[in-house]
Amino acid sequence: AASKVNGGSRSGSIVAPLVVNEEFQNIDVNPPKGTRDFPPEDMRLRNWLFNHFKEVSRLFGYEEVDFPVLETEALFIRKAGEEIRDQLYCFEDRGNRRVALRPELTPSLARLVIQKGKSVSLPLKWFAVGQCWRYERMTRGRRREHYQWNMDIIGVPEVTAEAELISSIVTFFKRIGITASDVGFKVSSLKVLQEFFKKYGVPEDLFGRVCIIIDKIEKIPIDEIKKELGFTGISDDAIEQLLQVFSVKSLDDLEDILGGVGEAIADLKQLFSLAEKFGYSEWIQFDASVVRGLAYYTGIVFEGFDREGKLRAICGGGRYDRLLSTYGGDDIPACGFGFGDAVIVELLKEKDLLPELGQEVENIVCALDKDLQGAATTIATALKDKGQTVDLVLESKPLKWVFKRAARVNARRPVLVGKLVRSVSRFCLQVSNFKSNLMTWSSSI
Ligand SMILES: Nc1ccc(Br)nc1
Repeated sequence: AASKVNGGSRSGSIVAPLVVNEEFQNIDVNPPKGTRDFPPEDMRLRNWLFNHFKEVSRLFGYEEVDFPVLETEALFIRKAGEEIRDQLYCFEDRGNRRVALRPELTPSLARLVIQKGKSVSLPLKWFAVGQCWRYERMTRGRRREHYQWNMDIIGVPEVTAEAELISSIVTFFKRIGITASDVGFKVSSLKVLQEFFKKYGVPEDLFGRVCIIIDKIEKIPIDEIKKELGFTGISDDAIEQLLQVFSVKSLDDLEDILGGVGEAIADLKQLFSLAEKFGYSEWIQFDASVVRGLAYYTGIVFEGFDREGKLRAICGGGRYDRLLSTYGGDDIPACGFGFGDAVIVELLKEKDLLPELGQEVENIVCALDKDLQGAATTIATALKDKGQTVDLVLESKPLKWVFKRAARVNARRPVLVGKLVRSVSRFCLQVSNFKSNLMTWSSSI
């Protein structure tokens, strides 16, 4: 059956037999665990959200890009022990290739920039909205897919790039009614860690691992953090100092601990100054504990959070100046962010800001007699040719049915195609029951 179904095994490899639903049986009509369907009412909210993502991106002059959901596994394998790797949705395809459903978009974007090489001129300002995956044991009942909005700037080493990215997210929040009293951004820089490593002689190659551990600082007990840091070989004294660095709450305290203004503090001071110019100072605060849990960040990092502390991070991003060179590309500076489609919806629900998005159609066209279906079709086509939306009733239905459907599809105007000879009084009585005060009555043609 297998060879018949998939045309026999090519190139001699053993092809796993496809599961063929030979006889009809009750299949599970729910989507696979951790995934979602988008029926019309959910698709309207998703389109509303994604349209805001895309309109803000275009407002800032960014170009849309996209990549395959399926990538080679190697694109996401980094040695730093990130959660994103532990949850990689990876498998071996029929060509024995190791592939993965992308857990994020940044590596694909980096791959495309390298592929484009000198054929593109820097800086690049790209955005994408794409589905990302993780494989988590469903015991935690969490989702395995979400859609992420990404904006990235490739080729700008200055902090002006990060400042613009945060501005674009603030613009998005304002468009959907979220204010600085609902949401803020915790901002820090991983150059703090670099300067600390230099000061305490910690080997550079521990950078990614230490970031991943520090990212858990608010999620697991501090003793566990110390233990995991101890496993990296960092001395106890350095660990104590390190935890002090990640607990400071102001740039001045940081300056004291690091013994002066290095690159990290200079970058952060510039970002806060630019925030004034962009007009979003009230949205951001320094928080040394932000490391974002991805090993490729190298500079400023930021994370959007809900001030009531009820939800997980809303979005996050930062500078990743080394990522392209780790893939064999040139050492091109880059920064970007990812913004998921789930937490923001929870926040909108919390703030009672979900939009009312009913179905809308301008016309419902119906033939009152079977032999007028052709006339109704001609009228419907004429309306569509003029750019009007039309729900054409495709079979002969009683008027009562038509008005019920008109109400359900929220039609603004019923267009009823009938013969003039029909008694007007009965007709008007039925029409007057319809809520809309707008209607056109087309005589038969
Ligand atoms: N990276 C990632 C992918 C999918 C989901 Br749901 N969450 C995070």
